[in-house]
Amino acid sequence: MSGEVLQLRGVGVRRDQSMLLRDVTWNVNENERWVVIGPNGAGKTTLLQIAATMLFPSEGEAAVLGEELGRTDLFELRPRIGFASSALAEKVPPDEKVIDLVLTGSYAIIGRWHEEYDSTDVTRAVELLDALGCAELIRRRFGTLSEGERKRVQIARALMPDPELLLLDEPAAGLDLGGREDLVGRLSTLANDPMAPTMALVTHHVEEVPEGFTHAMLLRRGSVVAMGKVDEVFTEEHLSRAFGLPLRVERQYGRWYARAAR
Ligand SMILES: Nc1ncnc2c1ncn2[C@@H]1O[C@H](COP(=O)(O)OP(=O)(O)OP(=O)(O)O)[C@@H](O)[C@H]1O
Repeated sequence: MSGEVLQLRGVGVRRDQSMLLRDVTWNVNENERWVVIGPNGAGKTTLLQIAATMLFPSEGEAAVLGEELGRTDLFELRPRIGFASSALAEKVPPDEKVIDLVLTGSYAIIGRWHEEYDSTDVTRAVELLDALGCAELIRRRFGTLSEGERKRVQIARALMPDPELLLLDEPAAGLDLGGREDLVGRLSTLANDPMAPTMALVTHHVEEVPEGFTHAMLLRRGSVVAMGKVDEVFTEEHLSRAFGLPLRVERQYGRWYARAAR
């Protein structure tokens, strides 16, 4: 695989008369931790869906883990990718047990079918839930969990197949301050773990970018505003352009903060 985890070349996505993404060229290499950031409707989820092989580009070419989309068996490729998103969470039946939801992450499927899991799988699922601070939820039903608990269980599930690529779409959305800080801290631990997979995380807020993330892409109206090392991308000029208003941006203790300039 030569270290290239994602390769998008001139990717565009067209729906009806509009372009959701236009001419996106993006290379993600092994062990990089990317954040994709931009305002509502910028195309972030659309981009992540391509990386998750859930959506094919209308223009350009995309390769995920060295496999060209459209020329590969997705059922073999998908278990190599961990993906957590609210759209995926909406597909989970409310009575699905937390342990089953994490276990079925091994096959990138929702709902137990006839697959067999051994005690090693169960141990791994428990360890992942524990690492995300929610081992006590193992016997609960997904529909009874709080938003913060759901987010953490989904990340445990996404990690279950020991993926080569971990994709997180707005993991901190809907969390209260404590929940956000807890999750951002856990994601930071993961980002700083050399054994952790290559990661791409989508968010609207620079405050939600965990310490340890190395690269960033700024999107606005389907186009890339800036892309590269996080320190070079998170400038006031780039972020103001991406969000369409003048911003003041600061960095403290490895985290970023933005507010409107007055
Ligand atoms: N099937 C579709 N047909 C037409 N437009 C669509 C379709 N799906 C998404 N869009 C539009 O594409 C744009 C990009 O959507 P996307 O969800 O990728 O943006 P986003 O940056 O993730 O937004 P948000 O931050 O609000 O979640 C939005 O304007 C959305 O309304």
